[in-house]
Amino acid sequence: MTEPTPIPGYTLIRPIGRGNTSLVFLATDQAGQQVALKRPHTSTLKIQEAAERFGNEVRLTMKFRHPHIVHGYAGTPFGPQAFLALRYYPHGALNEQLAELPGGRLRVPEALRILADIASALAYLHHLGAVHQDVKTQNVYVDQGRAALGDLGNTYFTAQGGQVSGSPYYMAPEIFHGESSSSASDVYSLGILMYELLSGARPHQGNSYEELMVAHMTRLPPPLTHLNPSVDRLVSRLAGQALAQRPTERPTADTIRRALLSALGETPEDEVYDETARTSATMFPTGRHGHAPPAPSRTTKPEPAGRNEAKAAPKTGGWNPFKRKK
Ligand SMILES: Nc1ncnc2c1ncn2[C@@H]1O[C@H](COP(=O)(O)OP(=O)(O)OP(=O)(O)O)[C@@H](O)[C@H]1O
Repeated sequence: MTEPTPIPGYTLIRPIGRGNTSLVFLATDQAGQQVALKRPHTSTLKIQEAAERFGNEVRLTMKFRHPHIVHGYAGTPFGPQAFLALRYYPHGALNEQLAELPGGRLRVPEALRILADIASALAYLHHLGAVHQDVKTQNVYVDQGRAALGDLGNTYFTAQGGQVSGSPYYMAPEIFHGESSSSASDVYSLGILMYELLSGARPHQGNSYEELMVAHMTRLPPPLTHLNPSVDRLVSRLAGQALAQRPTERPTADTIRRALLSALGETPEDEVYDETARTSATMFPTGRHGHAPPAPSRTTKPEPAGRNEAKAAPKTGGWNPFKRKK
């Protein structure tokens, strides 16, 4: 692993992860606080679209403020000193934690809590008019039982347009069709996550992009209560509805959040949102306007549970998250 150029104010301790876009180090900041320091690969900086995705992640992570979105301390979106300093999660991403559990399965209350936190993060993004586009265990971080959604590289504001993207195990049928993503396609991915965490397995399996596409478009998984009888009936029903073929038939993330909290024996309250991110979103548009996104490109062999699953991002050169519409 080549040593990257130092970032003033941070001391690297050791590498802790590697994704398709970046290398992540455990580091300390000037106050001695541990952070996860994300640095784009040299190759990321050389490919315009990949560099823009990293820049998008930095800008949006610094903009959004929510207890269940991975907290960004500081960042530089572009250039050789590009970085993003994030809250450090000592146990890594949820897929890494699940891999170490006997049977790969959480206890139901733990799963409900994580799902409620992620539903809360999505309700916040959707309230601001943004879509995440990449909800999956690889992008969920958990510490002391509480979860946060990370990796905002593919997130965009729907009013401004953005590039369609997703991971084939979690992607909504309409994304396979080449349609735009929406809050409803995030809810579909949340539905997959509900099945995965509450039943111990993702509902759709496949050895290729095509097999997964057929599964998402034609198969309806059995109710969650059949796979795990201890799952609350309303949660099971909403998980099924989240996987509806038609986006309009899916519940909202907030409806799911409320049901998950009720299943935990809590009284769900209305969430109050910090609107600053919406305001600054107007100042920093994140994509082209009004274009239907092109169909996602294919990946031939998705990794079964790897953390670097191929994404269905199209190879187009035109998307610049920071350019205003002409
Ligand atoms: N905040 C964090 N705390 C602890 N570990 C982290 C954190 N962020 C990332 N990591 C580790 O680094 C790995 C790579 O991070 P990530 O998947 O976000 O990279 P990426 O290159 O942006 O992803 P992608 O492959 O989607 O482009 C993760 O799988 C995880 O092990």
